[in-house]
Amino acid sequence: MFKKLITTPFFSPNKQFITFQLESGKRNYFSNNKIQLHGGSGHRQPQVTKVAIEGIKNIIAVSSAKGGVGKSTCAVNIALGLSSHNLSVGLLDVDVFGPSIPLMMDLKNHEKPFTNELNQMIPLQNYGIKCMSMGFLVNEDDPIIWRGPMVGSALEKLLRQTDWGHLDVLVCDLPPGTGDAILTMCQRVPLTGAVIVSTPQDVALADVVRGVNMFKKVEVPILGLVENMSYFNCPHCNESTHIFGNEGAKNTAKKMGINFLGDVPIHLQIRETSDSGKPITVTQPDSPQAKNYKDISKEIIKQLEIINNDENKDNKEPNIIIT
Ligand SMILES: Nc1ncnc2c1ncn2[C@@H]1O[C@H](COP(=O)(O)OP(=O)(O)OP(=O)(O)O)[C@@H](O)[C@H]1O
Repeated sequence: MFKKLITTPFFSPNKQFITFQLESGKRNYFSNNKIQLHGGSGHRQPQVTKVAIEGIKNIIAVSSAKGGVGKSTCAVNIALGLSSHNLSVGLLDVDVFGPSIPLMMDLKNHEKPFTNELNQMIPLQNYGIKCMSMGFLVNEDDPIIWRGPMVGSALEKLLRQTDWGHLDVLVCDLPPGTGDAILTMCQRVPLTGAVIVSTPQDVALADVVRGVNMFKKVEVPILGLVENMSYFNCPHCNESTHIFGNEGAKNTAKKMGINFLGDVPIHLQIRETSDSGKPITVTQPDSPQAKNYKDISKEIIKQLEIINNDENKDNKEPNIIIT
């Protein structure tokens, strides 16, 4: 492994070009190398660093601009859905202020992660998924009171000082909104793509537009949109009711030119299994709800294949301009 320092004025077109290469086209080439981008002398802009993580093939962000739409539930069940398609999967809880993964993956009362001889944390594992979360490191009732830069460095540690081993996909459960943690992930981590989760009502969909535009701005490919709590199937008469509106996310995806990955109904057992750390995709794998998540995971795999094939095509000759 070698370390390469590329220095270029922050606002130069080449800087944008290199950033674009890192974000959209050259991950395979860089996967064994460390690349750092720094602002050139005489410019006051902060450095931008985007370093690949050895052993991890794809990193996807599961995001929602609005809180409480079921993003963590989707992240957990998508991770398990990907794993059910024979991929090796990790799950990183990026919500350092309100971690959900310890509860949802039934790792809440587990002892803290051990470290290996390289001082890397060994991720906790359940249902075949390697997990890391700030919730594993702090006591549940201790408040986490940090300023913005501390969030960034905590995240870097969770991500890079963890012994992930070989992973086909690392699923990152982002906090809601477009704050510090998300910016850190987009600017410093070579994300393969983002999955956006929304409910179908107008107030959530307005936030989807903001979220999609943010990922476009930081040039993170959008794998697609998941509509959560799409409808309720009455267990007595079997009638479907679109509690939050009908096909709102599907239409928004179409309007914004992004893929629609699938929908998930609002269902008592999704809530109960999720909140008790027994995710439906693993505890009731043959249920229709588990099928929803597995189908969404299959769509995500398709999108990852498209992105990775595009990258490999462009990747025959590494194309870096250094000024
Ligand atoms: N399809 C669903 N059917 C029923 N309940 C659901 C569904 N999806 C999520 N829930 C429940 O809704 C609640 C919120 O879900 P979750 O914590 O995943 O949302 P979030 O968007 O990650 O929230 P946050 O704003 O904390 O990031 C949880 O109790 C979860 O079990």
